[in-house]
Amino acid sequence: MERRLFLIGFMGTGKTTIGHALAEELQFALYDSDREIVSREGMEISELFAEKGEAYFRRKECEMLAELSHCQDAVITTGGGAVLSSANRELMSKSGYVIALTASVDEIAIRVEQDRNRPLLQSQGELRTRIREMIEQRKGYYDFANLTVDTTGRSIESIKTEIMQNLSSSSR
Ligand SMILES: Nc1ncnc2c1ncn2[C@@H]1O[C@H](COP(=O)(O)OP(=O)(O)OP(=O)(O)O)[C@@H](O)[C@H]1O
Ligand SMILES: O=C(O)C1=C[C@@H](O)[C@@H](O)[C@H](O)C1
Ligand SMILES: [Mg+2]
Repeated sequence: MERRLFLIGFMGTGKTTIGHALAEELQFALYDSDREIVSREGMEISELFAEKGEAYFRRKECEMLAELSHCQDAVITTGGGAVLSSANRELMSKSGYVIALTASVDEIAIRVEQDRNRPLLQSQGELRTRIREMIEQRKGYYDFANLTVDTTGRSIESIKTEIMQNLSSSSR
């Protein structure tokens, strides 16, 4: 079985949550790209965006993924926008098994509503409209995954089980 898993997907699809469950089940290390950047830069993502700009954050995200793609026996959860870079997409494809998580607009809105640390969802305007627009802009970017799992209305246990079944039947 593949020894390095990448979780990709739009904000709030559950990458961090499911990554944690998978790492526990597989006894793999867990690395969250967003969290690693925050710890290295000593600033929250929203502060990084506000003070250094999105382009700076994207550069750090590329560097972080390049570093994390050397980790063995690891679940690597990525930021929602990591897939916008073709270099990041190629890196993930060649160095691991890529799992995309999806969820409906309504479910994403409910999940992210409480959390004010997602700068790209903080613009003025209705949250669901903003999410819908961003998902539309990012159409196709998550399609390179080896496996895509819809998480809408599903328990963490059931999502984890589906992924584990696919991993064990995968020849990679
Ligand atoms: N299957 C699920 N059912 C219900 N709630 C969930 C599910 N998965 C995640 N959540 C909740 O949704 C919120 C967002 O989840 P999480 O932080 O794992 O998403 P993410 O994909 O890592 O988001 P981001 O890209 O912003 O880092 C959390 O509060 C989490 O507890
Ligand atoms: O979808 C995005 O572009 C982002 C998702 C988050 O995980 C963070 O990486 C950041 O807020 C940007
Ligand atoms: Mg996350």
